[in-house]
Amino acid sequence: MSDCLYHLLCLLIYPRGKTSNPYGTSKAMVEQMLTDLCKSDDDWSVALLRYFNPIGAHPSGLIGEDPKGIPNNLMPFISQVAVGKRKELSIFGSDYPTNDGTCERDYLHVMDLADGHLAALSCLDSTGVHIFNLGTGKGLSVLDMVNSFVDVTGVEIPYVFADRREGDLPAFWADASKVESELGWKANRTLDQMMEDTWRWQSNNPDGYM
Ligand SMILES: O=c1ccn([C@@H]2O[C@H](COP(=O)(O)OP(=O)(O)O[C@H]3O[C@H](CO)[C@@H](O)[C@H](O)[C@H]3O)[C@@H](O)[C@H]2O)c(=O)[nH]1
Repeated sequence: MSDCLYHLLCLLIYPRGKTSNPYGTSKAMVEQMLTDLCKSDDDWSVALLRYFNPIGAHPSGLIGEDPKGIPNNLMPFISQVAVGKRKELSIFGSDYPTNDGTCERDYLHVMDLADGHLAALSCLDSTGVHIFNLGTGKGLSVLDMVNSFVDVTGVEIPYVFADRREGDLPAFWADASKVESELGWKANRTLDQMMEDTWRWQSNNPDGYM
């Protein structure tokens, strides 16, 4: 399916404010509340930053992701398999209508995300609601992520294909054109950097913040 057709279908199926799960609904509710706040009081300035899939860690290896219990998200699961805390990765679904059958997401480096917040401060000089997508604008599949991690770190990631996870969409990525043209922000860090920094953090801190 072409990017353009997929984008159009998503807009039709998921117009703004329509959500498919309670987590998404909670995000939409907060956006609505802040939008209403700005309508009710002209003095407010609000930036709504829509994160896509932040991964990676601080390049020092001192600050990183340390989920409690079994990780729900892909990247911490991969890195915990790599460090020997989990036996294998289960890839949720292999028959999606994507290039390799696994879901595609827009992964960006957490340090780019942090820079996005700094860039957004400038828009708060003008009142009202300012909405920006923070992503790279490019979708990568679950297998792309596994293969990239293995290439960069040299550590094998055993995986099995499992059933689809309820609520997952086949593919989505950011339209990041507005944030670039209005704030001059662009996600610059490479996928290799995301993998290197994730692995530096995880291998230096196998048990997280102990
Ligand atoms: O053990 C796993 C975990 C995830 N996935 C797949 O990997 C992709 C990415 O999943 P995940 O890392 O959980 O991210 P999303 O579900 O796309 O997004 C959630 O996680 C993001 C990163 O924290 C948040 O930004 C989003 O708001 C939140 O919805 C999806 O296709 C999952 O099915 C697997 O195959 N196996």
